[in-house]
Amino acid sequence: MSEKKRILLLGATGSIGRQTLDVLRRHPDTFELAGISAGHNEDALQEIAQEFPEIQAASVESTDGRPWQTDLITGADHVARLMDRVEYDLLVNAVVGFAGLAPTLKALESGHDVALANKESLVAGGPLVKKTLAETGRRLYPIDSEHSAIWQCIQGSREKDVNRLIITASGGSFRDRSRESLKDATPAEALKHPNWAMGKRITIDSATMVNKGFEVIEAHYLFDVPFERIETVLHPQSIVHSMVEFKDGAVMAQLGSADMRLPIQYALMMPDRPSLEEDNRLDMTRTQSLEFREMDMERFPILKTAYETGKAGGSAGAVFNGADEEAVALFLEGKLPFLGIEDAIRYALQVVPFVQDPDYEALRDCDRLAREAVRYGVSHGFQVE
Ligand SMILES: NC(=O)C1=CN([C@@H]2O[C@H](COP(=O)(O)OP(=O)(O)OC[C@H]3O[C@@H](n4cnc5c(N)ncnc54)[C@H](OP(=O)(O)O)[C@@H]3O)[C@@H](O)[C@H]2O)C=CC1
Ligand SMILES: CC(=O)[C@@H](O)[C@H](O)COP(=O)(O)O
Ligand SMILES: [Mn+2]
Repeated sequence: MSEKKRILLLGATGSIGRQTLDVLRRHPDTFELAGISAGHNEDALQEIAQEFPEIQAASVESTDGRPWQTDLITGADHVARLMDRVEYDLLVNAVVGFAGLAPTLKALESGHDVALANKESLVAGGPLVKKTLAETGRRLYPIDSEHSAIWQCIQGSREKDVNRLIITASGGSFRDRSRESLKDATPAEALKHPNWAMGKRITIDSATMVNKGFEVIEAHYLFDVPFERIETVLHPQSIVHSMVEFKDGAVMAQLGSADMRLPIQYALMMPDRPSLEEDNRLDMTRTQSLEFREMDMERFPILKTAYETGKAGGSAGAVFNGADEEAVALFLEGKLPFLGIEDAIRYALQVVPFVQDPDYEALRDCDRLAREAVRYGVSHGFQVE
């Protein structure tokens, strides 16, 4: 067995995937990149394969037939076959969307821990993932910055002493705009996140506040805290990545610059905290102010829907996510107005039948039905008869 920790990186060509590669480059004696996958970007995948010759296999949905020096797996179920082919110690799941749920479950079921960026695994499949964790005894290491912050804040403390989780929200691209002005918001405007450079889907989700709703649900499953004790607060600077309030009133916060390499490295290496780049450190003497504002549920009503969805459990999260995933894609194609994303989610939650204790196949059906509902709603209107 190799002495290095073998990493299987799914979504290697994306924003989190590339930053994960950067972390691996810094620790060549600790990690070996065992396998990589992408959705469609074969060019970028091949570049990575050339840089990391130790890779056992790579996978992408379709190929243009070029020669590969590494085993290349293609086709609809390429990720599952890659996971069967590669020998690895830790899965880093940086796939975007519902497509990330199956690999999370498959890794846990085959006895692997997962460093999880794919928040949709817990939003769409929270109850099933939790059950799988209990059955397999495996672990999830959060990569999402807020959950990494909470995880760092609770080190050395007891679960029973935690009173509240306080998740910070930047407010996204439109935090200073009225709801009225959002009627004509364009994809180009929505894609300008004030603090973070991320993939398109999560950037739009930050602008609608769906991302914060997702993070509330994610926190519930990661830290086993009831929704009533998970709060969100607007923090425009994205310096405090989240907080934990303990029963005695002490509040622990994790601060840092907006750089995902820190939470990625922490998920892969904790409790070790080796150096990251010096020039990217937070300089508190240059930090003008740290503001915190109450979350306005009228301005961001979808956050309330996310709490209701999380409390409903069952298949509700899969519908919420599937509808959002479809609606964001339609918005980016110019086929749905920005505020239509909220309408689409609410509509799908009303029309897709609820399943109390879904297995993976039931969740996949709900995801499909939610997408179909959104497409139907776009052409026929989002009114429920
Ligand atoms: N970016 C960030 O800073 C943060 C991201 N996250 C979460 O991390 C995850 C990844 O986000 P991000 O890196 O921004 O997303 P990107 O869109 O930048 O990257 C997504 C990756 O997933 C691959 N992919 C897309 N669809 C599929 C599919 N159906 N099957 C297999 N692979 C697929 C893409 O391949 P290809 O390149 O070929 O399209 C790409 O490698 C998301 O769940 C997001 O919410 C969480 C916190 C912060
Ligand atoms: C980097 C990260 O974790 C994102 O989820 C980020 O938190 C998005 O920021 P907001 O959703 O707060 O705008
Ligand atoms: Mn986040």
